[in-house]
Amino acid sequence: MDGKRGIMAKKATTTPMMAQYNEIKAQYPDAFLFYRLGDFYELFNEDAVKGSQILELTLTQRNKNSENPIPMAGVPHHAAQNYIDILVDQGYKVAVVEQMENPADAEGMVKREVVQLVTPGTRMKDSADAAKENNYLVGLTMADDHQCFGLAYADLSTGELKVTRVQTVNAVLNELSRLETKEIVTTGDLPDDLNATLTNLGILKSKQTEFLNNAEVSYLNQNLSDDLEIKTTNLLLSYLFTTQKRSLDHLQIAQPYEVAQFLKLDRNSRANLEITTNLRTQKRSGTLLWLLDNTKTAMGGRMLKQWLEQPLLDRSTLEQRYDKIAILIDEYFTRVALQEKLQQVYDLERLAGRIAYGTANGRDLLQLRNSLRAMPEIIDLLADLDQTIFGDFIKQLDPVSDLEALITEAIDDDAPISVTDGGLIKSGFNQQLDSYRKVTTNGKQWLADLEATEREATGINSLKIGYNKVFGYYIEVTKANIDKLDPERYTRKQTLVNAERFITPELKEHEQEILEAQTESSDLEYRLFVEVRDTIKTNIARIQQLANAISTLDVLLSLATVAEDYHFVRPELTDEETIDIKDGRHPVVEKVLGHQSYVANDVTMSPDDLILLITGPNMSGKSTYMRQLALTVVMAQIGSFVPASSAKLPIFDQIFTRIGAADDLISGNSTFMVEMAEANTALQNATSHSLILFDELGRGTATYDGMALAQAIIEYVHAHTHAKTLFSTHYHELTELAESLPHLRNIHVGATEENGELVFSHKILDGPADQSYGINVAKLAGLPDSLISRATEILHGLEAQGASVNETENEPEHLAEPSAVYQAQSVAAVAEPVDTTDDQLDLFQIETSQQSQLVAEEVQNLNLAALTPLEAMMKINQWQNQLRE
Ligand SMILES: Nc1ncnc2c1ncn2[C@@H]1O[C@H](COP(=O)(O)OP(=O)(O)OP(=O)(O)O)[C@@H](O)[C@H]1O
Repeated sequence: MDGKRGIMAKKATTTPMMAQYNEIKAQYPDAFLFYRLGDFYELFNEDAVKGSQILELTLTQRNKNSENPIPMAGVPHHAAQNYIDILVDQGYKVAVVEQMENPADAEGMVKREVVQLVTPGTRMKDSADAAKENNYLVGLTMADDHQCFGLAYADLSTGELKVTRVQTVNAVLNELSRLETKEIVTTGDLPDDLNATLTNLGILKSKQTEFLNNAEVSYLNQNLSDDLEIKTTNLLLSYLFTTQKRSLDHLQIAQPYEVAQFLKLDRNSRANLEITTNLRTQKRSGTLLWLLDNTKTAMGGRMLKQWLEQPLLDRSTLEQRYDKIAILIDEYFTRVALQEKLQQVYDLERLAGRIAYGTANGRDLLQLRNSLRAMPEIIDLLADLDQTIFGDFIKQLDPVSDLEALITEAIDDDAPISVTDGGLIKSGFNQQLDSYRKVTTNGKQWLADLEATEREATGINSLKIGYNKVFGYYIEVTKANIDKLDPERYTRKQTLVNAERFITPELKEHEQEILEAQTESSDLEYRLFVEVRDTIKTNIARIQQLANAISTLDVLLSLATVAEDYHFVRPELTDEETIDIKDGRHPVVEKVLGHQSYVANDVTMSPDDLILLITGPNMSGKSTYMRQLALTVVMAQIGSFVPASSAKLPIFDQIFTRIGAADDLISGNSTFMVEMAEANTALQNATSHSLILFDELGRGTATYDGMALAQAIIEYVHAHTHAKTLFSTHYHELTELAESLPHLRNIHVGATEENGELVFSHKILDGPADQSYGINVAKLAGLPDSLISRATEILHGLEAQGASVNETENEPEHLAEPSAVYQAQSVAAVAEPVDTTDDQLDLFQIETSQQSQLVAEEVQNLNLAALTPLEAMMKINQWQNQLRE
């Protein structure tokens, strides 16, 4: 939206209300203004036009008959949150404008103000599916020399605040992707290419130029020493303070971190390995997080996700986590009891947020109290466990029992949602409140007595005493009985269809007393409630610390449960460059297939092994094997046990993957670009402590190009990168590399042909695969028999031709000699021109036409082994079209 394009009503016809609206709107040109008008929030002008489309509201007009009617659309105030959510979900901002005084008391225009700006990065969703997710707002600045970036992030609902320096645009994008960023705050000076990428990623950019330098900012920045980090945190906080317009006392002191403290997984690898998001569905289901998440609290769920997004490099922290998990696995009953207790614990982090924000109600405080009530028992249960392992942990667990006692004493167990209508504070907590309540209770009794006396005196059994906001208390008598009343005593106040309502002086006198006591009582209750809430607010850091300890416990219990359920083992971390995994499994595929059906496989790499070259038919399990290693590493480095019968692993610094996720037949070129870019990232950044997974690298281009690149990349890794690398391929020719590259070993996935049918063993075996079975897999996929026979025929023809070319023309071996210069060379570029008169190709009745020649060349160059059945079909289809032309 562009505020400048605002449809402004002509000055001459601008009412005072619209003038007020326009003035506020001018301050928030990029937000939808929800302007409170009685029981509605109204949208005007272009907000109304656009909002009515997005929110499916009826578009009406204000001042319909005037020269300049104003477009208008409204939503009822009680349903506003839903509408705000829809807009913010779509990346818009919403400024909520409230009436700041009671219209009845206002002189002239009711005063209105923006009370909150809701934006994608600052919204706090209460829905259940959002409970286990953080919502981060990111601040991004550039260093003066433009050489690096400052990146700070905060979750407004939990108060988490962290900051770091990042060196490259790519590293910035990785962090933004890790944080699932929806909105960033900048001063508007980001480089153009980054700006463009952010726009492409749909990340909202909010500009903040004013830097606040108040006591709160200094307090939150107290742990920072780096100027860029201070500036970035300051920018982020300035935006938060200006937009949220309320206490943010729950924000935690900014914690600096370094990206290099964690296992680096770039955004593609994170996505390819389906750690927290399923590639196909974009949901949690089918991910590693989904498998490992047996947490009982929402905050535990969020912490597990954070652990998975930032696996560690620090061995002693990992060993401490393994130690705890080992004990929790052994102590089954204590584990189950602890998990049961955790079910009673609410989201302490978000409760702390609401308390600081001033939006916590009586029920929130009761949730806090119930959570705190679980603590003594949790501590007792932990005290039963081995104290050499859990002793320190218990020391951090302050049960905050003083607040539990305060809430128990003050807050009524049946406290309502509203904080202004009474019923919040327990009797006995405050003497004054008790005396007001007595008057109210006595008053009510007096009214009941009066009703009885009146009935008796008048003889009207249906006479009743009622109350409404306009007339206060009244006596209601049906029309049929009116004659029985003494007109001197009763003053008529209201006439209904069947009844009349009266007051008496006596009734009015008591009414005042009762109503006053009631108002005083609920006012006092509100004040007492706020006092209790404020006392809790001064203890927010303690609640947050407790939340952190409980979340950690929850995650460890979850990992222990999953380790037991799925037969995981404690990994042994080693300083050697050795991988020795026995009976390793892909935990998610295993869960889906069942423990019995999954074929476990070893991964063995000595310090001498750099590259495992994996061959085997399509569908045999090459990708699964590679992913299983990566997931095992990630699990080990979050402190989890791993899916194997034993596992010895080094600590990896980075994982790079190029796994067939971006296979996209429609956009071959861009797929290949993605593939090469990912390969490049790995080659440029991997160290000898990294893990690289290349799945069928090179298959996105012409066979010879692809094979040449694959070979050159393998040679490069072997000579320069020294990272442990798993490379799967359908280029069988590459298996010959084992002869010239001493640190490369061939392995393959077993498969056999029985009665013409392909049987997968899914077992990893030494040495190269003997054949590719591509056509057998195509048969499995159900392609027509005639097509399969034809493909077999073509294959035999090509094989014969390949053999004759090699014999007669003395072509070089399939494989180029390992090159000293590790640059990809196109074998295709130096290949001999195709002899189009060759008998092998008369299947296409080659004429002189150019099309036929092109097709023939392609058939000749085609490596069937590198094609999926679908690709083969598409190729044939393409050739048919070319020949028909
Ligand atoms: N170890 C295993 N035990 C049991 N089933 C397995 C195993 N590994 C893989 N599978 C099954 O085989 C299917 C194919 O595996 P995967 O995608 O890893 O094959 P691939 O060799 O990489 O195939 P392609 O070359 O076509 O990409 C998996 O979806 C899984 O169902």
